[in-house]
Amino acid sequence: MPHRPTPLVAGNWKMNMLSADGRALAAAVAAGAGSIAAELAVCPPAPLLPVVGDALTGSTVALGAQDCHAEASGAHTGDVAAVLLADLGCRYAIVGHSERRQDHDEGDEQVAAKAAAAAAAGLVAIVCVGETLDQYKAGEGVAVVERQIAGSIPAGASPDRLVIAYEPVWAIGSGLVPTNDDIRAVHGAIRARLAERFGDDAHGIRILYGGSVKPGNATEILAIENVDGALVGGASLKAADFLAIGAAAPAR
Ligand SMILES: O=C[C@H](O)COP(=O)(O)O
Repeated sequence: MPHRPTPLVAGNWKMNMLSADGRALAAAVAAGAGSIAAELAVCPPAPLLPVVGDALTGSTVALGAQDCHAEASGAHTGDVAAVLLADLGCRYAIVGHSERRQDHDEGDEQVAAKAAAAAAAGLVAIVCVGETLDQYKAGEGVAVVERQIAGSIPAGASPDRLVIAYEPVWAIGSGLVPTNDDIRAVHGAIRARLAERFGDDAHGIRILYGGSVKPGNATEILAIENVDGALVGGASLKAADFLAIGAAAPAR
């Protein structure tokens, strides 16, 4: 039986929260994290990283960013370098979220470059993949995800600087969730592709599920084979819901 990694439950706050709310939410998550076996992380909007990092001080909850630039520095107005995220105390950077792929036209090559920049800065990249509803209906989900995995993981990637998040685009914020069999099939395919690339080390790479994870469905989803945690959007904006999802992750 391969060693299973400690589950990671990461909250992606997306473009929500002002500073006072963010501080309060982070403090509430920090206060409740002690009894939870899974690793927890919160990913606020970039300007809130210092405030949230401050509220997390002394807790086990990790800080993460929602994106980073592929370059370490330079003339990139409005973008944020991975080295700055590390400097602000981040452990994680989400890259290739479907909202970035859609809103900013990011492709696999750019996502891979961002993941490489994150790793070079000492961060762990949470690389997001997932099919659209049309692709799902056409039965192309696994193939799409396999293509994204092949293109979005940088050459020479280190498995300990990598987390994968499978988020079907149609399940994000919709209340719709794939069947357990669907999730098992996609996560299994991701693990197999990772094993081709990383050998036995692939078993240590956490593969998160994301898309309408709530306290009510978390136990079932987090028990599926090759699901090593969750990337949570809407439900991460309420401390009690986020902590309940964290508590639903099996202890390993
Ligand atoms: O990054 C998080 C995902 O997009 C999931 O969002 P959601 O939990 O609101 O469906």
